[in-house]
Amino acid sequence: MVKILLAGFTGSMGQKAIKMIEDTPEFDLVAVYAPTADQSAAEYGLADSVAVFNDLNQIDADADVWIDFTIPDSVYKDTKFAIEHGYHPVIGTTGLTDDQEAELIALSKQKQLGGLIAPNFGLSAVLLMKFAKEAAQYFPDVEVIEMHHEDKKDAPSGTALSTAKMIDEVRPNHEQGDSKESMPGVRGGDYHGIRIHAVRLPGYIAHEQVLFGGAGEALTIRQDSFDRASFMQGVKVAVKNVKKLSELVVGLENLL
Ligand SMILES: NC(=O)C1=CN([C@@H]2O[C@H](COP(=O)(O)OP(=O)(O)OC[C@H]3O[C@@H](n4cnc5c(N)ncnc54)[C@H](O)[C@@H]3O)[C@@H](O)[C@H]2O)C=CC1
Ligand SMILES: O=C(O)C1=N[C@H](C(=O)O)C[C@H](O)C1
Repeated sequence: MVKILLAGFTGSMGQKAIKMIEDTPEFDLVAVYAPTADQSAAEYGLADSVAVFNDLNQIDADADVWIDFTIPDSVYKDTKFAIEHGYHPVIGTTGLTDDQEAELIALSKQKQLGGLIAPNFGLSAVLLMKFAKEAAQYFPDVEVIEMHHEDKKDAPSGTALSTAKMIDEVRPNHEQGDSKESMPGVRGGDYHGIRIHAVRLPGYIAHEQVLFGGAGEALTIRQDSFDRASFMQGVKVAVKNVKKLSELVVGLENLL
């Protein structure tokens, strides 16, 4: 049995995660956390045995794994708390800076605790990133367009940034177009010369396109997450296997 603490349980992803945990016989939800939580477990439709926390520093649950779907402003302190208290982190929340990520990895090594940060738990997105990295070796001219629901707090998405980082690892040094912007920002964000465009619209959930251009041809790789339930298979794999890791790693592909 894997005992789970879920941070961000009242949110869109938190609610899907509760269902996934309840539907998985070998998982046991022992505690939930959200700063706004002000009701009992039963009032949230949870078993009476589930401890409800609304203050990070009060958390003392007997859990093995900390699942985090909170907000970019809290993910660093949540993950640090999890590692310091011996909970294996499974982090879906986006927004960690490179420095924060490096610090958390160092802390996990020091504590010899396995954990996972996954910018995207969806198989289609994991494969998109893998294929984009492969294509970038042959098509160095590339731009990324990510499209999300209007409530998304961060831009670019963690997935788009991760895609750009993976492309940057293999893409030959390269200058790409030099249009002068007559409207600030119209060419999108710039990650080491890779342009990233973020769209926010009602009706969308999470989608990404990577566009490669070559002489007289183009390649477009696209993935669509139409339902947040699609992320849960990846979360399940992560929770089941995170203990096998010896430190905090980035990317679900490390466990597939
Ligand atoms: N890795 C992945 O596959 C996916 C990652 N995400 C990421 O997960 C995160 C959550 O997304 P949603 O559920 O859509 O957001 P949401 O806004 O629906 O839920 C956020 C949750 O965080 C809690 N929260 C608010 N302030 C907090 C604080 N200061 N400390 C701790 N918790 C706090 C809220 O009470 C709520 O429970 C986002 O960063 C999003 O980008 C979303 C989908 C898939
Ligand atoms: O906020 C979301 O919804 C999502 N966030 C993650 C990201 O920033 O990449 C994963 C997915 O795109 C959904």
